[in-house]
This record gives sequence, C-alpha cells and structure tokens, in this order.
Amino acid sequence: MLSRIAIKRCFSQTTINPYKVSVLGACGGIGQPLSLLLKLNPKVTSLNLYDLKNAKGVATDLSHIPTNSTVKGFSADEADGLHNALKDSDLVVIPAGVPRKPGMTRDDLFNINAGIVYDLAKATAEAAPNACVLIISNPVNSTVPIVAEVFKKLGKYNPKKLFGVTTLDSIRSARFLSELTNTDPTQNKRISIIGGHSGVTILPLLSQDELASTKLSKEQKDALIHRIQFGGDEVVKAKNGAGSATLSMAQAGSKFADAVLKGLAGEENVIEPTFIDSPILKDEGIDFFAQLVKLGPEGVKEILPIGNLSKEELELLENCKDALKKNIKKGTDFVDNKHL
Ligand SMILES: NC(=O)C1=CN([C@@H]2O[C@H](COP(=O)(O)OP(=O)(O)OC[C@H]3O[C@@H](n4cnc5c(N)ncnc54)[C@H](O)[C@@H]3O)[C@@H](O)[C@H]2O)C=CC1
Ligand SMILES: O=C([O-])CC(=O)C(=O)O
Repeated sequence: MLSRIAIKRCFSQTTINPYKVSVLGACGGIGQPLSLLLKLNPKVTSLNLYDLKNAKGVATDLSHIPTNSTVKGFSADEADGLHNALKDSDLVVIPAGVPRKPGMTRDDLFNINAGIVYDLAKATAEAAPNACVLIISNPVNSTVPIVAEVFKKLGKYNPKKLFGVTTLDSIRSARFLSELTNTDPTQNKRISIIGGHSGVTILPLLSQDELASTKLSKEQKDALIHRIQFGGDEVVKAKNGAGSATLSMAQAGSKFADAVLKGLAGEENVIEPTFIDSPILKDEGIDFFAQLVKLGPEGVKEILPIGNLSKEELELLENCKDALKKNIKKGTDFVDNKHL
C-alpha cells in the first residue's frame, strides 16, 4: 500500500506544474500565434490575454482548444483590465508595441514603444511583482532597461527575473547555418550569440561552433554573421510595410517561455541566450548584455561565461559596445526623467 505522501509525490511527478502566464499585446502579429503556442504548452494552466481591444475574442477562440488551461481575455477599456490580467502571474510576456516598416531601425520605434513598455512595466511591478518578465517589444536593448528602472523605482526589481527575448537571433542562426552547410537545422546546435538585439550589437560567436568554424570559408562566415545581425531586416523588407517577424518570433518566444517555466519547475540544465542584467561589462558602463544563462526556480540561476572569442570577434565586440551603451542609457534616462 502506498502512503498518502507517496501517492502525492507520484502524482506531482507525473502531472504538470500549474503556471499562470499573461501575454500583454496578445492580439497582435506576435501575440496571437504566441498565445496559441502557450495554449498548447502543458506547463501553462492559466493563460491571460491582454490587449487594447479584442482580447476577449482571441481568448474565446483559443479557449476551445482542448488542452489543460483556461484562457481569459482582458481589454484596456474594462475597469482594472490590465491589473486583473496580471494578478498572480508566474510569467508575463510583453510583445506590445509597434513593429518596424522598411527603412526604420529598431531604435526608431523607441518614441512609441518606450511609453507602452513603461506603462506595462509599472502595472506588472504592482500586480505581479514576483513574475518572470519576458520583453519582446523593440528596441529590446532599451525596453529591458526601461522595465528594470521602473521596477527599481517601485522597489520591486529582481534582476534574475527580467529577460530580453533574443531567442529569434539564435534560432535564425541554426537555420541559416543549415542552409550554408546543407545540414539538418533541427540537429544543429544554435550558435552562441552575445551582445544585444539590433544590428551590430548582435554578435554571433562562430568560432565556438564546430560546424561554422570548420566548414565555412572566411567569406561565408562574414556573410553568415551579417545575415544573423540583419535577419530582422530581411523579414521587414519582404513584408513591405506590413510589419516584421511575427511567426518565427512567436516560435522563439514560446521556446524561451517554455525554458523559463522548465527552470521554475526545477528542471536541470535549462540553458538559453537572453539579454539580462549582467556583470560582464558593467565596469564599462554596460549594465545589460545578451549571453547564455542557466535557468532555475528563481529565474536566472547562473550567468554562463561567454568563452573564448577570436580576434575578429573581439573587434566586433569592441565595435558594438558604443551602440549598446547608448541604447541602454536611452532606456534608463527615459524612466529617470519621469516621476513615478
Ligand atoms: N525581440 C524580438 O526578437 C522581436 C521583437 N519584435 C517586436 O515586437 C513588437 C510587436 O510586434 P508585432 O506583434 O508584429 O506588432 P503588432 O502591431 O502586430 O502587435 C502589437 C500589439 O500590441 C498591442 N498594444 C499596443 N499598445 C499596447 C498597450 N499599451 N497595451 C497592450 N497592448 C498594446 C496592439 O494593440 C497590438 O495588438 C514590436 O515592437 C516588434 O518590433 C518583433 C519581432 C522580433
Ligand atoms: O526586425 C525587427 O524589427 C523585429 C526583430 O526584432 C527581429 O525580427 O529580429
């Protein structure tokens, strides 16, 4: 006969962990497919969708999918909609904001998206201060510092629980490398990418990848680095005014959210790249940096070393520092100039 405790232990090992996830900006190009993928994730048992409008419609649609989660929609026009969406969330994903059009840089989105992210960060710090917060809205190099500053001002900042989502750069690297080497993209390791999430601040470390470093010519390596750095522009150009990456981003966001939930659930060796509060270049005034982290029950469990860089990669790192520093400062200054 099994004791009650043994039965409970067996039960909890075989069942899913109940996590409550909120998506802010859930009805947009990224928000909808991302919410679909989260609805399919067995770790998510409660899914709250928030947007300026139409969140109830999208939520009702998703709620008919027979997976083990309830879906609720909350809109800006209902009293306390945002706070009710966020309340008690374990994980908050933020893809709210405008996307690029051809000819724009991510930094050109700052004027609109900074204010959107600021408001959502304030509400998150108030209603879900212990949640892991995943920032997708661009420019990530500035929006993550905005969220950090808001949380700091409200006395709720936990650097282990704030993540800029840079997963799309790393999934692109696996796909682009497979095209060059005629290999299976599902089997390739993703290339380690450090720095930030725009143009030259995206720094793929090809020298650390066996396939890339041994099979590619110098020209191919340079072309691959450029393609990873400007992969977003490829999509913006092809969509020709109708936005930027949404479906690949939804897959990337879902993958990263799943990794964070795995970490919260105590799974071992969950490693992903992300833009986080990192000590690595703090003495040079760069408070946030993208690199691999190990995820755990408290969010970031360990920030992993970036490893050895080739001479060319060290030069690229030098070149990206200025832009990264400016992007980060722009975000922190934005909040410093506001009265919370
Ligand atoms: N981190 C990354 O790798 C990537 C980031 N992005 C960024 O993600 C953001 C969203 O892109 P899309 O989904 O294509 O844009 P979209 O315009 O299709 O959707 C944005 C959604 O945000 C909502 N929204 C705007 N203000 C809001 C507020 N105050 N509260 C709640 N919701 C609000 C809109 O109503 C809309 O439904 C953009 O800033 C884009 O640059 C896009 C691709 C990759
Ligand atoms: O390029 C953009 O504006 C959207 C983005 O961040 C990406 O696709 O990497």
